[in-house]
Amino acid sequence: MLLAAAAACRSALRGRLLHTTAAAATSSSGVEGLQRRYSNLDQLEADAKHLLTPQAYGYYASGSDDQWTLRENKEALQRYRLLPRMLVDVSNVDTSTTLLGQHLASPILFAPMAQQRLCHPEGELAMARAAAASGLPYILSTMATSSIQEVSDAVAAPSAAGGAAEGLAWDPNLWFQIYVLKRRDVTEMMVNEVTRLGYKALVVTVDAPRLGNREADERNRYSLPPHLSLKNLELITKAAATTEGVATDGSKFGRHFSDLFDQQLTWDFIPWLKQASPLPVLLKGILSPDDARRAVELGVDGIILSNHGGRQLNFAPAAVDMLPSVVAAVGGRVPLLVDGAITRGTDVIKCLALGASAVLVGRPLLWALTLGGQRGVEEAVEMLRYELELSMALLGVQNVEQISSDFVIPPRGGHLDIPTAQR
Ligand SMILES: Cc1cc2nc3c(=O)[nH]c(=O)nc-3n(C[C@H](O)[C@H](O)[C@H](O)COP(=O)(O)O)c2cc1C
Ligand SMILES: CCCCC(=O)C(=O)O
Repeated sequence: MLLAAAAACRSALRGRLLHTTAAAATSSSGVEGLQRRYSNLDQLEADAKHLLTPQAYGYYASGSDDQWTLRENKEALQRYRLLPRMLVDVSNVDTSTTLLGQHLASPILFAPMAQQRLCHPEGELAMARAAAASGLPYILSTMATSSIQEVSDAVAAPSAAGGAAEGLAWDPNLWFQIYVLKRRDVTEMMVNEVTRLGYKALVVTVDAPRLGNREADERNRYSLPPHLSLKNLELITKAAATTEGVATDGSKFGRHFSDLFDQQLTWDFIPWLKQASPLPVLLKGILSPDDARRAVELGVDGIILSNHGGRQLNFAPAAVDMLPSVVAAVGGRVPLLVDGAITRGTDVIKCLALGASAVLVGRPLLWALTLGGQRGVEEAVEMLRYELELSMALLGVQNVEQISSDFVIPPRGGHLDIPTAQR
């Protein structure tokens, strides 16, 4: 009885707030801003959770197994200290940077995340517009609920409905994340499509030959609601990879995707991809210095250190802890990006000080999209950018290039003891 009442109440609340969310996505005024309701990105999750179905929240929030790595991502960042320098003129602090020849308003990218329409009717379209309005790259997932073409159209020009909030520049910069499918021809079609449509980089995710064990999804029998579909699989080939049968009986979610992915994928994919497209290629999900070295030797243009938000191999280390040894292995030959639990301006600074060129932010953007649609995401990004700017001023640096290892103190006992063969 009580449970039924609580569920009814939750569903009424969801209905009401989703209405507000839809309004936030299309109107630039009259909606109470995220920035007025929240002080930082860590506060968004609790309220977003109430607006989402338990299935959707579980899918977004969870890590694999007992979620040690998920927790470690946050804790690792907190172990580093920042050492400020004083009496520096910080009247003008510039958070902008250049990555692969592209201008970024700050060293932040939108992490690729599947199924963004689960939390907002405009899903990837709203998220990509928010990135364009913020001058940051948006990385579209292969497993998106909007197609490559739809996202490209959404950012083509700021419209009255979908444009940037006042004062924001419009600078679309789309990247595409590749899950290499068993059907290599389908992957090739996606690569051709994004190249044709002017996407600016390819991100190959290499840490997911199969999906990790997300226990919440099993418990919740998570499946994509029937009104949504994985548009890139659907559009590009009706005959090949079908999204039918995703998790109807029990969850089977992980197993279904594992069946689609090419589990035989090895390093020879990189030269294949390099000749298939002129776009820069980054590998996402690298953690070991050896793998990083090998990737560079094969000609990749960048590396994203990541444990996939603690959703793949549990007990994988936090990416930030692997930065120093990967920096040593790569020796500045390609830019290194990093992700995992980044919610604060000081988190961004720590990663940059340890040798990253930029960071990716994941879940906080989903919470912002849930709470406030496109504008909500723009505001969340601005909260993070402003924190970064303020923390740079307090650190005593005027621009991103000045952030170096001189400003970071590693945890007592130093960095992880990496196996000798890898160093
Ligand atoms: C709901 C969800 C879906 C994701 N989908 C993808 C994906 O399709 N491709 C990918 O490479 N990474 C995916 N990731 C991993 C993110 O890109 C990122 O590595 C991770 O979330 C770490 O960032 P965070 O701690 O800020 O969430 C996903 C993460 C989440 C939470
Ligand atoms: C839905 C396909 C997998 C997306 C993903 O990478 C994740 O859930 O972590």
